[in-house]
Amino acid sequence: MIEATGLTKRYGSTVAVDDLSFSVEAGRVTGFLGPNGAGKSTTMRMILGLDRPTSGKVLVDGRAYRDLHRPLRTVGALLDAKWVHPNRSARAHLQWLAKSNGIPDRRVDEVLDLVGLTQVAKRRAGGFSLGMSQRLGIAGTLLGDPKVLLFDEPVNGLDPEGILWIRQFMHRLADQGRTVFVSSHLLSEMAQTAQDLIVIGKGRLIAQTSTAQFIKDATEDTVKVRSPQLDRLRELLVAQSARVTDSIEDNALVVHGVEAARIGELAAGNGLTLHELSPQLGSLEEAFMQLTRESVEYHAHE
Ligand SMILES: Nc1ncnc2c1ncn2[C@@H]1O[C@H](COP(=O)(O)OP(=O)(O)OP(=O)(O)O)[C@@H](O)[C@H]1O
Repeated sequence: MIEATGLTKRYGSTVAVDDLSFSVEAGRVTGFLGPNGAGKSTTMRMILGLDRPTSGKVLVDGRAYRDLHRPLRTVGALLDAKWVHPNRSARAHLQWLAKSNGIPDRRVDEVLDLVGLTQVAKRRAGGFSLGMSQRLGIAGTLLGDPKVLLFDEPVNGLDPEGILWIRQFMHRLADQGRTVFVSSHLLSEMAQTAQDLIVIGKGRLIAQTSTAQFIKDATEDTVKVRSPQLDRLRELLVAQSARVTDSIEDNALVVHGVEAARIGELAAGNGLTLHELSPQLGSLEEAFMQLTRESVEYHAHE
């Protein structure tokens, strides 16, 4: 578990993180979202003791990072996958990390196996593809078998297969009861990966909730209807006080504020044919844009 209380970081007159309180639960994948400059990296650095809070605190499993005796055994973090000595082999890189935390050598082979790098363990890490580098980085985070894991933009630049592998791996780590905290810009990916979200803007907390609830709260559910008798259907819906807008598709309408079942009954009751009746769920993108609109540092000129 990670717990931040009143966490604040100022750089001169810039308030990067502003009185932030949240908790990241064990056994779940929690996404960390916010527009550019929102303070995500600064928060992650404070969790890892790389930056000191101006005020407030953040605890990992009840203790500040700097009070952890062998930090890799409590928290594993991947901030930059290319952070390896290019001429070292994957195994040598992990052996060096393990040694610095008093972790036995045999664990190196275990984690190489966990991330599927056993075959290439002797190859120079500098020659690895981005996907392999991410796997090596993740192997490093697992060396101390930590209960808490932090990943900063782990799927950036990966191909679909690499993204899928990381998503499934994170779910597996959470299923083992670990705390998994992931920042990402890829919202559609986060919607599939994170069960919970912590969303910040301008250093402040915007939302801490489940992903499903976040989308539900910020977006409106609508229903798409296609029918060869669209005008008649539109009249009936408007008579029921529904708000109806045109769909970008031909012969289709978007209905706001009426459930799909009610629309189906209305059509059947009036002898109208429907070719489609599909509830449209809001997306994490829409919800994110809606809730962070006020806290984007720089808007593009429209
Ligand atoms: N070392 C520093 N010195 C001065 N200002 C800083 C420093 N680090 C971060 N900031 C500022 O603090 C704010 C938060 O930055 P941070 O990098 O934490 O945001 P972020 O959410 O990680 O952004 P991004 O998504 O772009 O990586 C920004 O306004 C940034 O310019």
